[in-house]
Amino acid sequence: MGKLIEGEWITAPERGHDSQGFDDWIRDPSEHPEAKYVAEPDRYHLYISRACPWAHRAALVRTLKGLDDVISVDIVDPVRRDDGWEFTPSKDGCTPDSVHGFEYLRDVYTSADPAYTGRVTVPVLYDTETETIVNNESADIARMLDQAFGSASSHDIELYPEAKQDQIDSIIGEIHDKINLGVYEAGFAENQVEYERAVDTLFEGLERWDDVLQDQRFLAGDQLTLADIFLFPTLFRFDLVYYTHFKCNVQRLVDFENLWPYARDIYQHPSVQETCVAEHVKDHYYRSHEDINPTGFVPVGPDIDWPAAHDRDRLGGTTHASRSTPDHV
Ligand SMILES: N[C@@H](CCC(=O)N[C@@H](CS)C(=O)NCC(=O)O)C(=O)O
Repeated sequence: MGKLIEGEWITAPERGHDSQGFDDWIRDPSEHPEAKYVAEPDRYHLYISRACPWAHRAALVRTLKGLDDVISVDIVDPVRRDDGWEFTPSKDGCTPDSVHGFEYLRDVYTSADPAYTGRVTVPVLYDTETETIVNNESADIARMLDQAFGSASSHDIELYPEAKQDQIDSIIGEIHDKINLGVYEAGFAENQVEYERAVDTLFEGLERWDDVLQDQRFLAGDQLTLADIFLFPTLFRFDLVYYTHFKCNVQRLVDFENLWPYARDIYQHPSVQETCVAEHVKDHYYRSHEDINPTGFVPVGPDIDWPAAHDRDRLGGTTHASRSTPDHV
């Protein structure tokens, strides 16, 4: 693993989540025509990893909003070694850096800021017009893609509706600390006490939301929102890697009464499925963290029945309202 210090690449120990380097914001041109970054087609580009749960959020919002033809995307090699995220277009499901032709993601960071200091993380939202990184924080990118690109979006779906923003933010805060970060805190714990504390907190969080989902279809009520988009990437990876690799093995996702059908409900949305690449997830975790899995062997299983019927429609609500795929409304 590594990081940039004033533009120089140095190796550094692994961490689960890091501070933000770029924090600009893209605005809706009808509300802020004067803004430095306004939403428009063929201008912005996303760099993601299919393995990374934070990048998964950005990929989910992009496709759920129908922005696939508006914001282009490149996908890095799932395995991250000493040189950091790399572009290896010869690998299944990976792409070149189609904007610059760089070999490493760190080159995108230093092209945006030659003196950049910090980790080289995905997702990255890049502006091809000013040739810089707008933002590299998934929570910001997800909100921006939902809010600023309304007129460019081909799907009629709002994931962060104004009336529910406080509720959504508070759910996101809760699931971030206990669940999204919780799995990493268990996986990278430095002693037994720390590990057990992280696992307790994680399962407390999962059980709480499992209870809530007994009576309602989604975390914030009867509509899919950013809160669900922030939880789903962790659930998708749970039985694949967190249960084993990060030792979060109190219970599998498939053993939860409500969380499991809830996760399938979201997965079965056609836009969601295309963002879920189990091979990249397993390859990344089992082959990038040599301290946790020194052999680098990637487990064969598990075989997870994502297409199984979920029966969540009985609770009402909708996964989405989409103009372009009305069959799935
Ligand atoms: N600020 C970030 C953190 C994202 C993050 O930690 N991504 C990981 C992959 S899952 C990464 O790129 N790590 C590279 C590193 O830490 O060197 C976010 O967007 O939420």
